[in-house]
Amino acid sequence: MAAATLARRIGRSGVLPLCCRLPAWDRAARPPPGPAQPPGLPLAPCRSFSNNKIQVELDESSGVAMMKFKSPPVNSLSLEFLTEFSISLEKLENNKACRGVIITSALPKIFSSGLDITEMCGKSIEHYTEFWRAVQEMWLRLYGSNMVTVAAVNGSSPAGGCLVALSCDYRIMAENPKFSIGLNEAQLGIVAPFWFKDTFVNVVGHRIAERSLQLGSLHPAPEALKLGLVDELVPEEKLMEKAAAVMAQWLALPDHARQLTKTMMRKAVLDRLVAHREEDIKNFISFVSKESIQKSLRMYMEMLKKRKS
Ligand SMILES: CCC/C=C/C(=O)SCCNC(=O)CCNC(=O)[C@H](O)C(C)(C)COP(=O)([O-])OP(=O)([O-])OC[C@H]1O[C@@H](n2cnc3c(N)ncnc32)[C@H](O)[C@@H]1OP(=O)([O-])[O-]
Repeated sequence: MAAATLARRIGRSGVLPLCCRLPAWDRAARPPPGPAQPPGLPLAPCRSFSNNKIQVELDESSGVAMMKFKSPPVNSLSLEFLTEFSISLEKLENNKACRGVIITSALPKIFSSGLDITEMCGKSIEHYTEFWRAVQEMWLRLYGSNMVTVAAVNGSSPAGGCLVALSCDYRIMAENPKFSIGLNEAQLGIVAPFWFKDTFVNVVGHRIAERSLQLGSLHPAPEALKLGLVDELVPEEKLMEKAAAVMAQWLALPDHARQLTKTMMRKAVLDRLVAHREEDIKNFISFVSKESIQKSLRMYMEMLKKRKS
């Protein structure tokens, strides 16, 4: 489905960003997922839906959805990807059977390469507006989700990819030092917007965020753990098992208490973007339209291509 059509669908759905919606306090608090199903019983009901970029499987017996990014080569967050991502989150959020989602990548070595740089190069103002609104929408839905969100980071995760992980409730990363994570925007000559920064500060604290953002650092997995950017490292082959165990632990609590606590912790940051959404889009457009910024982005893309050859 074309990105513009998908974006219109979000618009038509009339669904307010989560932070403006009433929280799903009435979602039935169900008992924690039990042990694995004994052999011989019918398989747990499992619903799946997928689009061009993302595959989702919801196990209705445990209430846990598995969301896998599958947009080769690097799961870059294009307008189409972001729109599909928001729609997938909305579908899960509206499904009473879903209480938690594990987000991971179906591609080897890459969680997500962040915002698709080609969406920010040489495009019209209308395009920049639509793209940035989609970035905002994705973050508002994910950061403001009532579901338990666990990122199983199974590869590198720069910039917007790091934002996706930071927006979850818990981050588990594969313990491969070749995988790195961080908000490296400064290395591209661009600046992470205030709500990327706020999300980062809420996870690692002001000092670490300030240093890391100014230097545009990409932290190898062991360093990311030391900084608190991720919550734990596990061998790659144990990543999904660990994510499921963490999810079960979080789902053992009644939904309403956990959701109210999450809202209490995140509301101020979410409200800030909601209150300044249009201004933030204008800032993005005026920033990205600068010739110096366009030049930096083009040079960065060339560097990526040269490095490859
Ligand atoms: C205000 C704005 C805030 C901004 C936030 C952001 O997120 S800014 C984003 C900040 N993000 C970054 O700084 C991440 C930059 N990327 C990387 O560091 C590496 O690509 C990697 C580590 C993700 C994967 O390494 P690897 O050796 O496995 O793969 P590879 O390097 O060979 O790439 C394969 C192909 O993908 C292409 N492509 C890659 N990323 C992007 C992208 N974001 N977009 C578009 N295209 C991208 C790459 O050009 C190449 O294309 P080609 O030549 O085949 O036509």
